[in-house]
Formats: sequence, structure tokens, C-alpha cells
Amino acid sequence: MTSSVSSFDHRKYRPVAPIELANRQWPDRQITKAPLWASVDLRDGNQALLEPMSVDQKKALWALLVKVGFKEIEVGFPAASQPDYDFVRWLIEEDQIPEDVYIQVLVQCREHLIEKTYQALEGVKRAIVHVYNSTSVAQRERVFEKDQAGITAIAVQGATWVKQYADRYPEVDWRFQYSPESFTSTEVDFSIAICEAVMDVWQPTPERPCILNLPATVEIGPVNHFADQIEYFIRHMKWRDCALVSLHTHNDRGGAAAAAELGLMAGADRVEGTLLGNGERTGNMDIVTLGMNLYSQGVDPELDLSRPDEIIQVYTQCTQLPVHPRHPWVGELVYTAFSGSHQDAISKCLKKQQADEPWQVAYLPIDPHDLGRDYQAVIRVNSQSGKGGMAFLLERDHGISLPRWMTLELAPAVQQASEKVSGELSSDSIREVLERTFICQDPIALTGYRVDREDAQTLSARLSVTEAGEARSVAISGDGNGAMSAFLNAWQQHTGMSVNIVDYSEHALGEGSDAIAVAFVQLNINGQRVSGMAEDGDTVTASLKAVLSAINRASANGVKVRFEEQATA
Ligand SMILES: CC(=O)SCCNC(=O)CCNC(=O)[C@H](O)C(C)(C)COP(=O)(O)OP(=O)(O)OC[C@H]1O[C@@H](n2cnc3c(N)ncnc32)[C@H](O)[C@@H]1OP(=O)(O)O
Ligand SMILES: CC(C)C(=O)C(=O)O
Repeated sequence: MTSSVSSFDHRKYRPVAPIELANRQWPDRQITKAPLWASVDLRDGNQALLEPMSVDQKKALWALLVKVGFKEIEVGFPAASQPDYDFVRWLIEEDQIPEDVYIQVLVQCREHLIEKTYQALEGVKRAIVHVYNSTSVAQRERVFEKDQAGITAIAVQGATWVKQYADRYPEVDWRFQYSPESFTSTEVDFSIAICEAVMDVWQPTPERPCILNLPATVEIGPVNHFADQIEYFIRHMKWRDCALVSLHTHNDRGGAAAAAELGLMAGADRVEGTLLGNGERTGNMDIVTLGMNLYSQGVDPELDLSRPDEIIQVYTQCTQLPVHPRHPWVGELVYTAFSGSHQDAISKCLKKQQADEPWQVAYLPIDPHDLGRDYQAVIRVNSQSGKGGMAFLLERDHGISLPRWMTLELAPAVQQASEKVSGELSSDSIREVLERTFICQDPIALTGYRVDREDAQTLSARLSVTEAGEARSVAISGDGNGAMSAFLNAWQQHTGMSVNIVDYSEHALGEGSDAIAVAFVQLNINGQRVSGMAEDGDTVTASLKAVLSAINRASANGVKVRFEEQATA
């Protein structure tokens, strides 16, 4: 027998080289404030779409980004495409840019593209011009075929053009940004050197810092490695106070948000990303995720993320991409528990959670209300669910408060019902299962009763008993210290059956004159435990009917009920 040759060969890949960083500080730091945020939805997000956004779609997304509270928004690569150019013109000519918002535009280190970029920006009041070139070993050797000095010359030339063209518009509040593209695959000392060469051209000051944007253009290593790169960069760079260090992570390994968090702990000031993480390949860093990560740690994200459904609606309309139902923080299913023990814990914690204390609910890292989600969706019932979930839904949606023993008995019936439909059961369906299972007025039904109160109570009841399709009326009477015990006494006398109450519970459903009573009873009938329930406008009637429900259920299970002759009315 020969084994097949696999193409899956890990020896093809190399691990990232560790960063020599003595006494690294980032692991001991905590994020205590929001970073400066920059949205790149309209540029990096857009360039990753099968169908790039139309100008109208860009307008809709722009409006959302402004509403969410971004103060820096990369609006496109205007020298590269007409829709991007037109969109920038629309923003400027239609005066769409709020006073506190900087638009940002991307361009390569090529003069004709830089010239066109400034043409697109004609009339702008403030803007960030973002220039980049690739610095990684692979790009240097295989794409540009240049050494470090050659790559540095491209950056310096680009920075020079950016400054020269800006100088033609002294009335504009310009800010400059440089990205050593593919930073994570570049030797970190070279990244520092090339950024310093660009700063030499721009001469930033602490009052007018430039932005050095360090991209994980491709996420090639573990997130701690990225944090080491950032801390190393910040510790070794010159003129730290003249630059804002910005992060731009991608999600190739699924770590974009974590890498950005660790990068902030390593000292970065600013983060670029997109709403819901659209972007090249596996996407850009998702700002909703990072913002909510901060929020859930008690840090104000300084973005309004409280209406995720609006964000999702605009996002899907503009990108034509779906949002996974389990997307961090905002997916449709992320505050829903199907499994029994989770439901049980959630409903117990929600009952105990006070409005003025820190959030402490098992399985819910934040209060879904904060995102405009309600508890309707928190607990849903399917075949994986337990008693806690269905009891929660019955109480929340129908006001039915099941006693624990009843909950235990109902659970298998609900599970069976959900297996039958192979899916979720609504709370209406759960109520139907409850009533179908425990309300049983056949073959014996209560047609009337009278209670005479003296020292004890005497109860006389009329029952309708159906046998072989024929209904006959039966009268019974008995004494007790309450209506229920008198009824059971009557029952024993007229049938000879030993029936005892093991548990009983009853409460009102609804309020005022419309209220009805719901009664649950567990009986011991000839040594066997059986439960029943009933609903009625009158409390005593509900409890007597609940007893009959239990008896009828027992008779369906083979317990014989025989009335003595004289009992027939
Ligand atoms: C990681 C990122 O997301 S970076 C942003 C990437 N986004 C985009 O590229 C989207 C928009 N880009 C485009 O539409 C096009 O690239 C354009 C219109 C800007 C330019 O198109 P073209 O002139 O046809 O050139 P193309 O993009 O193929 O670039 C190749 C040339 O530019 C050079 N180049 C690429 N990037 C840069 C840069 N940042 N700075 C200077 N030169 C660069 C390449 O070395 C190559 O040079 P060569 O022709 O001498 O070999
Ligand atoms: C232009 C740069 C910042 C970029 O988009 C990337 O490296 O991913």
C-alpha cells in the first residue's frame, strides 16, 4: 500500500524572526482611553470589493461614518479612479465635510499621481495626504528590484512632492501621512530609518506632527510579535513627539483587532480600520470590534456604536457583503443562548442584575440593550435548550411562572416538540406545548360546584364523565379544611382512589377584572406522581380543574377511575 503525497507541507514556511526587545513594556500596560480613529472604509474597504462602490454608495457610507463620529476618514485614492475623484470633488464642492473632520486621500510616490491628488483636493479646507511605498524584503527584491537605499529614495522623493504641491495651497490645513507598506514584513530598523528620512523632509513639530502609519499589510505573525515591532519602533525612533504612530492591521490570521489592541498597549496613538472589517483578503481591522472591546472594559470608545443595526444596514447596502450572524458584538445571534445551562444562568443573573451596579451576567459580556438589542433575542429554545430557557420565555412573554417541578416535567415535551420541527420554538409554541400536555379535561370535566362554609368546608361538585363516547353526570361531595381538600375527600369517597397533593401553585395571569388564574398541581395517585394544570377566571375553579387534569392524565396512563353507583347524579 502506498500513501498519497500531500501538498500540505509546513516546511514551505518560516516563522517570523523574534524582535530583540529587552524588558518589553507592553504586556504590563492597559488601554485606558480610545485611540485616534481613522476610517479607511471608503478606500481600503472599497478597493477590496468585487464591485467598488458607486458615488451614491460612497455618499451613504460617508454619512454613516460622520454620524458614528470619525474625525479622520480616508475617502479614496482620487488619482486612481474617476468615482474616487468625483466623490472627493462632491465632498468639497457640496461643502459636505464638517469643520472637525479631516478627509484623507491615498497616493503612491509618483509625481503625476500626486499632482492629480492635489487637483482633486482643490478648495479643501483641511486634509491628510497619505503617501506610501512598499518596504518589505520581498517587495524590495522581487517587485521593485531595489536595495534599501533605492526604496528610501522613492519614499523621500514622494514625501518631497507631497510637500511641494501642498506648499502651493498655503491656506489649507495640510497634514501628511507616510506608510512603509508591508511594515510587518520589513526589518524594523529599516522601517525606522525610512520613516525618519520622510520626517526629515516634512520637518514635523510637536504642534504639527506627521502621521507614521505602520501597516500589517499582510498579517504574517502572531499578535505579540506585532506588539514587539511597534514597541521597538517607538522606543528607537527619533522625534517621537513629532509623529502620531498609527496602526493599520489586516486580518489574515484572524488577529487584526488583537494586534491593534496590543499595538496600542505598545504605545501607538492612532488606529485605522473599517466598520465590520471589510477590506483586502480577510479584511481590515474591524473598528466596531475594537471599539466594543474597549467599551466592554469600561473605556469610552468615543465613537457612537450604539446602533449596530443601522451600521449593518448601510454596510451591506454599500459593500453587498453579508454580516456573519456570529460577528463579534453585533451579529444577529451573539446575544442568543440556545443551550440549557446558559439559558438557566442568564435568566437567574438577569433577575438579580440591578440597574446601578456593574454588569454581571453570565454568558453576556455586555448588556444587549446598549446596542439596541433586547432580551427578546437573548433566550431562544431549540432541542439543545433546557428548562431554564423555556421557563424564562413563558414568564417573560406570557406571565406564566412555572413551579420548578412543573418545569422539570415540561422540559422533555418541549424538547420533543422542537426535535419534531427540527428548529426553534417560539414562546407561543412553548405555551401551546404546556397547555396541550398538562390541561386535560377529558374524560372527566368539572361542570359545577358549590362550597358550604361552616366549621370546615363541604364541597359538592358535578362532573361530566365520558365513557365510550357517552357523557353522564356524576355528583360527588366531601369535607375538608379548604375547597381542594374537600374535593379530594369527595373524590376518595366516591372512587376509592387515594389521591394526595404533593405540590400546588397558583397565580394570576394579567391584571384587574381581566385577570385569570392559572393553577398547577402535582398529585400522588396510587403512589404515582402526576401533574396537571388549568386556567380559569375563578381561582378555586382553576385549582379543582388542575386536579382533574392530573387525574385525567393518570387515567390516560392506565390508572382506572370507577365511580360508585350512588354517585351518579
Ligand atoms: C496595500 C495597499 O492597499 S496599497 C494601495 C493599493 N491600492 C491601489 O493600488 C488601488 C488604486 N491603484 C490603481 O488603480 C493603480 O495602481 C494606479 C492607477 C494608481 C496606477 O496604475 P499604473 O500606473 O498602471 O501602475 P501600477 O499600479 O500597475 O503600478 C506599477 C508601477 O508603480 C510602481 N509603484 C507601485 N507602488 C508604488 C508606490 N507606492 N510608489 C511609487 N511607485 C509605485 C511600481 O513599481 C510599478 O512601476 P513600473 O511600472 O516602473 O514597474
Ligand atoms: C496603504 C497601506 C496603509 C495599506 O493599505 C496597507 O498596507 O494595507
